[in-house]
Amino acid sequence: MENFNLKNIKDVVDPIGIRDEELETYGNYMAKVSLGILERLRNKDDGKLILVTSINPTPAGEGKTTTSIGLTEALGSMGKKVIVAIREPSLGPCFGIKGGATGGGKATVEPSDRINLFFTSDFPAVTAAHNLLSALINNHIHYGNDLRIDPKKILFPRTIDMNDRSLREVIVGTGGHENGSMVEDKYVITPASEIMAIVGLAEGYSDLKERLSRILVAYSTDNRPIYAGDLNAQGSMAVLLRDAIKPNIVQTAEGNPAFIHTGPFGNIAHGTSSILADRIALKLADYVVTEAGFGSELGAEKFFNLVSRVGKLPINGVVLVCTIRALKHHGGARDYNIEDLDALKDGSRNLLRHVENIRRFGFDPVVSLNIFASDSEKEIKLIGSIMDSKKIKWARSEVFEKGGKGGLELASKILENLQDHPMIKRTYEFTQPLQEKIESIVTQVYGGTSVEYSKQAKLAIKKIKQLGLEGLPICMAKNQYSFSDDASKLNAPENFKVNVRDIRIASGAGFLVPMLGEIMTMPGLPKVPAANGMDVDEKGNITGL
Ligand SMILES: Nc1ncnc2c1ncn2[C@@H]1O[C@H](COP(=O)(O)OP(=O)(O)O)[C@@H](O)[C@H]1O
Ligand SMILES: O=COP(=O)(O)O
Ligand SMILES: [Mg+2]
Repeated sequence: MENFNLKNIKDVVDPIGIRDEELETYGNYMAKVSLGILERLRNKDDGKLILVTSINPTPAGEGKTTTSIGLTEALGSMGKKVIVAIREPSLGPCFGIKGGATGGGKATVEPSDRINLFFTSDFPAVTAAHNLLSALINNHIHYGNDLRIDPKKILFPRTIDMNDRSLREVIVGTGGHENGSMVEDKYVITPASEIMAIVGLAEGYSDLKERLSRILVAYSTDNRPIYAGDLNAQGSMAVLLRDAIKPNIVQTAEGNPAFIHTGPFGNIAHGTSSILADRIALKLADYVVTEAGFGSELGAEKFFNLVSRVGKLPINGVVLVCTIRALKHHGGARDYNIEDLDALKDGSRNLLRHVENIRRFGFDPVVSLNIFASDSEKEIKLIGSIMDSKKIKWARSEVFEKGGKGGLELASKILENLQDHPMIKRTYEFTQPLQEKIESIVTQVYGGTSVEYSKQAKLAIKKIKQLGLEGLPICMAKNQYSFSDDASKLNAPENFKVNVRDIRIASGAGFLVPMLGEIMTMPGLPKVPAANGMDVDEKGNITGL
């Protein structure tokens, strides 16, 4: 449906200097930016990067995307040249618990219905490239298996962009030899696909193919590692990803430019938009607002230790989104709509732990108190006095209700607080021993006391060392509700151990994935999925998305 409140995308990108020949439009309101722009702008100075993170969220989410967009609107209204860079929504949460990922209220990116559904087909492309590799693995086994792949040691799962618990563990190849080998298999949700991470971290087409060829897909019957390159799969996969690697550009509700590209979750993957989107945005704007998924111990930890180092991205300021409802949740409140000063005070320990974390990385965060209609003035006053007493910089944010106007205080405070040349204190060096890197994150970022490794995890460590991959960075897979690996341990848990169940090797993406506790890579739908409330009318208008 044409949305007549929006500018034509060419009128959005013209002021930031994207040329017609660098823009591939998808209708009037969406476009992809060709990678050649980076070559043209290579000598331009970077703008400043503002990272948006949050406290541990409730299942509904606490407003990082909404705040990232609202802060962009506020900076834009102050005459700043600003771009927001966020991730593409996954159909899983869209039709599951959270709903779409295009912000909310008056702080949205548009056209939100198209962005939340198939957008410019990046998710379908990643899903297809991923499943093409699965098909090529099984086809190789079916026709002679020259590489002697052991069907029982295929590591590479299948993927689909949907929450479906019945696909977590499956049997494929039933029905006789003609249907391939009958083996146990599994599906991960597309945001957890290694291909998604590769597209998000790739620097261009040759790097994309190099990473794709490095994907560890299986072991042979004599235990040799088999990579996607051994199947010569990288070229055909790159064909499917030819357009998906180009960042998408749309607009915010108030007409500011918005890059939306790739969609790795923050709990089971690296959790931020693509390096290419951030790099292009940094060449085009004075300020780039980008979001890291879930709480600071997940998305922000990975941005500080993995993404910004691998992607050579600057970080100049940090916004920590906090809501009264989430803090009351951490303080044991059952109903967020009822004023509960005791629960709020107790739950504020979660906020203080996140502030400590950001300070340990070398930044003094500006807390954005994302105001909900259910918040009472007494609660706002209480949490404000707690932050004042701890000398925490904070601002009320009402961007959901008012758009950019509701974020002016936040924008001013983050501008005052930017660092030109910050001394970023990383949690570990890539060259440290693997277990030391994991233990550094657990003790310094999560507040845990120690790490236990299952038998499977110890075997994985041995394999990683044999393959010479110990020097890769760490991408923790952990629940988003708790600092610990136990989702029920809310607030600021202490004296807890973390259990590493397994360590997945993402040699294509270039990181190692310790699986902590019960985290799963294929979520399930809730009892009452958001899907139940969706519809489309006779004119094609969507409701409930
Ligand atoms: N201040 C607010 N009042 C009401 N709803 C809000 C507010 N801020 C965010 N939301 C809603 O909460 C949900 C999660 O917001 P989102 O920005 O996606 O959070 P996150 O990125 O941290 O997961 C969305 O449905 C959004 O519309
Ligand atoms: O990966 C999670 O992202 P959000 O925290 O924005 O839901
Ligand atoms: Mg978000």
